[in-house]
Order: sequence, then structure tokens, then C-alpha cells
Amino acid sequence: MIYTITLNPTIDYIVTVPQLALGHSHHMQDELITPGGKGIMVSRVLKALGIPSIALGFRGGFTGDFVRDYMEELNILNQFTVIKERTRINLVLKSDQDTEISDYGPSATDEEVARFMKGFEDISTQDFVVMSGSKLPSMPKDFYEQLIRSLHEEGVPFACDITKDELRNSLQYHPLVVKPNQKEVGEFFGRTFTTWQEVVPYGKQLVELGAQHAIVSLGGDGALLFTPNEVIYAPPLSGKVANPVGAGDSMVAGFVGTFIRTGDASEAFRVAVAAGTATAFSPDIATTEEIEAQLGRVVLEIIE
Ligand SMILES: Nc1ncnc2c1ncn2[C@@H]1O[C@H](COP(=O)(O)OP(=O)(O)O)[C@@H](O)[C@H]1O
Ligand SMILES: O=P(O)(O)OC[C@H]1O[C@](O)(COP(=O)(O)O)[C@@H](O)[C@@H]1O
Repeated sequence: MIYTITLNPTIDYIVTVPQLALGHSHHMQDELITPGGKGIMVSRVLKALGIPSIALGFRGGFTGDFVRDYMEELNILNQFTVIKERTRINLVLKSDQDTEISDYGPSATDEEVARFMKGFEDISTQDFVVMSGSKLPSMPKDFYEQLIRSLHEEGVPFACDITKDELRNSLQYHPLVVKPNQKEVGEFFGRTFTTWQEVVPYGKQLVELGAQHAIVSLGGDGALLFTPNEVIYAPPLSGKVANPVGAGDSMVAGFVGTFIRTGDASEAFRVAVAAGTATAFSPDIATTEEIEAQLGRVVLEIIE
């Protein structure tokens, strides 16, 4: 079974306001209220790919109830640890330029974290764990590393979509795949990239530092896959972007779900690109049909 971990879920409140002007009142043109947080998005896309998963993490308050109810409606198994404080709401304002306002999220008590860790004990070497997104602000800096180290000691395979020091500390435990975007790779190595070609030597370093595979998503410039032997570039597919929230998470789901079934990194990357693109072109997370429609269009170029 694939377990996804979303320590800090969200309700993503995505509002479209054409010609937004600060300091003025507006009527929204459109709204979408959807459960988010990166692991939850991964579970939703796995579901679209026909792959079951169990979503773990923390939820609290009426917003946490919404997340649970929505997951149940989608028939996605979930075993969130219920906490006293309220799950966060992230605001995405879609206008000429998109603006995101993210909440740091609730705190969890030691007792609540201990309850979460207990659920973690059931995970075995036959399972796979995907860890994504921010942790709760009350958690120690090395919370992810503690989780990853214990999985590694138990021999449980895992992938992670985390950033900065948390990404750095994960690499020594050989995640199946890490998926920073171009900006996150820049932050990681203290660089600013003006073209995607400049990212290539740094993506290679993620593998040299221990990742089994690294995907670097490049937004409208496509995506790169780094393996120990190859660098593969997927040019962007043409289409109209509707809502890119969750496009990166869709790539993680596409890669992990396909690699577990086939052991073929290049095929897993193809599905990752199709899923990421389909979500970027869809108002919400991509559907099965939307992913299938992109699959045949993906082109992979071995560049090294
Ligand atoms: N404007 C776009 N045109 C075509 N494909 C896109 C676009 N934006 C995103 N994608 C696809 O979705 C993937 C993930 O998007 P990206 O924005 O890089 O991820 P993240 O949400 O993690 O920042 C990209 O690698 C690309 O394949
Ligand atoms: O946990 P974080 O890093 O704050 O990210 C949470 C956000 O990430 C998302 O999962 C979207 O992620 P991506 O657009 O990077 O795929 C949203 O649902 C959520 O608002």
C-alpha cells in the first residue's frame, strides 16, 4: 500500500478575480474550495490513476472535517490524526498574476504527535511512503529527518517532496524520487537560474548526493528527470493553463505510482509529465481522462 503523509493539510480556496486592484472591492468570477496539502494531492492523483493509497497526517476543526469528508466522498482511505487546532486555509487569488497567501498551519501537542507516530508503526517493507509539503509549525526542525531515518532503518521505501534543509537531510537515505521545482533547486544550491539548461548540473548533484531519481519541474518550460545514468528532458506540452495548483504533486503521484508497478523510470517520468500537465490545464486536480489525453503527447529527449 502507498501511504501519503500530509503533516499540514489545507483547504485551498482558489478565487478568480479578473483585474484585481489592491484597495478596491471586487466580485469574484469563480471559486474552488478543495482539500489540499501536497500528500493529499498525491493521493487524489493516485486515485485518478487507479492506484489505492492511505492518506495520513493531522486534521482539526471544521476545516479538518471538510478534508476528511471530501476524501471519503472520493473514496480515498484516510487515517488522519485528529488535533485540537484548526486545519489551515490557503488562499490563491487568480488574476492577471496569481497571488498565494498561505497559512503556517496549526500546532499539534506532544500527545497528538505521539498518536500519529503510533499509526506509523503499522507501515512495513511491503509498503511505500510519500512525504510532501510543510510540517506543522510546532514540530522540531528535524521532524521529517526523524521520520525518514526510522523508515530507512525499517527498510521502508519512500519518496519526498520537501525543500531546503529537509531535502538535504533526506538524500543520504536514498529516496526513490525527490521533486523540487526550478526555484527550489536554486534555493537549495544558492543559485538563480535564468534558463532551464542551467539547472542540469545541479539536478545531477541531487542524485550524486543520494536520491535514486530526481525530477526537477520547470513549470511552463517542462521537466527534467535525473537518474544515475541519464538526464531526460520533457519539453512543455501546448495547452491553456487553468490552475497549476497541484501540478507538482501530480508529477510525484505519476512517477511513484508507475515506478512501483513497472520499475521503469522513463515510463514513470512519462506518466509524471502527463499528470502534471493535465492538472495544470484542469481547473482542479486532473481526472483519469485528462491524464490519458496528455499521455500520448509526452515527448522525452535524452540529453545526457
Ligand atoms: N504553463 C505550463 N505549460 C505546460 N506545462 C506545465 C505548465 N505549468 C506546469 N506544467 C507541467 O506541470 C509540471 C509541474 O509544474 P510546476 O509548476 O513546475 O510544479 P510545482 O507546482 O511543484 O511548482 C511541469 O513540470 C510541467 O510538466
Ligand atoms: O505544505 P506546503 O508546502 O505549504 O504546500 C501546500 C500547498 O501545496 C499544494 O499541495 C500545491 O502544491 P504544488 O502546486 O506545488 O503541487 C496546495 O494544495 C497547498 O496549498
